[in-house]
Amino acid sequence: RTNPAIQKLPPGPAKLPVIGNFHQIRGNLLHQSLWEISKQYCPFMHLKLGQVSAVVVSSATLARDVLKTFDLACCSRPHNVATSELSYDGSDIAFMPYGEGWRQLRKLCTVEFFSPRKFNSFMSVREHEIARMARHISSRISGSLAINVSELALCFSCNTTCRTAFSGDIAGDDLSIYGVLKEAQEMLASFFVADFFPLLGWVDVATGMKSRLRKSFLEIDGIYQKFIDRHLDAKSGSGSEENEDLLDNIFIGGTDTSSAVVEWVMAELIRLPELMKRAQEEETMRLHPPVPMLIHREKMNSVTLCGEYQIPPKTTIYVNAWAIGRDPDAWERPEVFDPDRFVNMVSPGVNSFAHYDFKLIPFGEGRRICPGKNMGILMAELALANLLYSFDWQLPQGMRAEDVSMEEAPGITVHRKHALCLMAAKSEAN
Ligand code: HEM
Repeated sequence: RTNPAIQKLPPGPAKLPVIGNFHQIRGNLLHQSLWEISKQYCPFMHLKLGQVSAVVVSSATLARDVLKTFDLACCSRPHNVATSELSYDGSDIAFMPYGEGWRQLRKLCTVEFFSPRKFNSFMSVREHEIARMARHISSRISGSLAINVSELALCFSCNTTCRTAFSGDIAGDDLSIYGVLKEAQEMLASFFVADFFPLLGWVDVATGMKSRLRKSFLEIDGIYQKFIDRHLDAKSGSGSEENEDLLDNIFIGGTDTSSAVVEWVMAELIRLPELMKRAQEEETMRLHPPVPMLIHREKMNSVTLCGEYQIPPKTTIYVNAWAIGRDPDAWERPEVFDPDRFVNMVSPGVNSFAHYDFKLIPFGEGRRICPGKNMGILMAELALANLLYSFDWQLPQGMRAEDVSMEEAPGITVHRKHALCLMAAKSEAN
């Protein structure tokens, strides 16, 4: 400690030598575990995870500090084993550290890929995928078969993203892509010893985690290669310089986030059928933000947060959006799924999240805010509107609302642990 004033860190649980606070992390759902610890200590706490110094933010006021007031100082990304392997050593937009390279890439994506003009030009893709989804449901209805809503939602958003991004229907005819995607998601949220104890990297080799990660990379890389080859073939065939798709590595970000929203909305609604017709995805994103801890950030410069704590550079920042959505200081009866709480607050729409003053941040905020926000919301809304308007949904025979498990599966995007299977009938309203 050279200067005690500079070293003043937020409070946190007592740390053990070497492992720090690892013994307090329970289970494999980090957002839930950190929420439990922060309830005992403080919504702004310091943890030592092996050799990593981390702060955890679990309140809207502090999230505003990190994501808005001190956004520039807090908007880099930490280096870690899984993100490096799966993103060509942090060279994609989501995992690249802040700097000129990221700024250029983000600008390019915003103008070329995520602009409303580009987005609108893919309306026919979305309509095609909605029609495909409806046909699948109708075929299950005629055979009186249950529908795996989780899989259906994933197919819809995966196909829509692939066709938008790569002008190709690879996902549609090659179902293995969903498995590859799921594994990559799981890898991104998995525990690698080397991230916290750099000298013990051999443990990840011994446990097989390193080779599992390598396999995941090779599989996903194979898919990218297929997309690229197809893209180049199409371009050379047409002789056109103009590529009308969004070819790049938006694959993981764009595919299963929207589908996670759809499956959680359907699960909440099937337990409260009287709310089925008043679906509002804001409420679902409050209780089940698809990316519950946003993407971890890293501090670049020393700043004072919460008025008194000096956080040194290189500290990892976890913003627990999941905990903020359940914070009793921010929400009345936070555990209750009550879409009506949003009815009179703001008019729904793609920018409505800004009105909740950091209490509802499923897309993050600041420089690193999700650039696919509008696309994600529209895909989820489109899928839900069609599922709820065209069909009536019920639980399979013998199953009660209280039997619907709401357990979460680990991953950077949190899906349901158990797939949601429901019975559909043609809506009487149609
Ligand atoms: C409901 C749907 C979605 C949700 C909830 C969501 C959520 C998020 C979150 C929380 C972040 C991290 C923000 C931060 O660090 O503060 C993020 C980043 C990102 N998302 Fe999304 N997302 C969704 C859909 C999409 C779609 C459809 C795409 C692309 C097609 C996409 C592409 C990205 C990219 C490229 C980043 C990294 C941005 C950067 O680091 O500069 N997302 N998203």
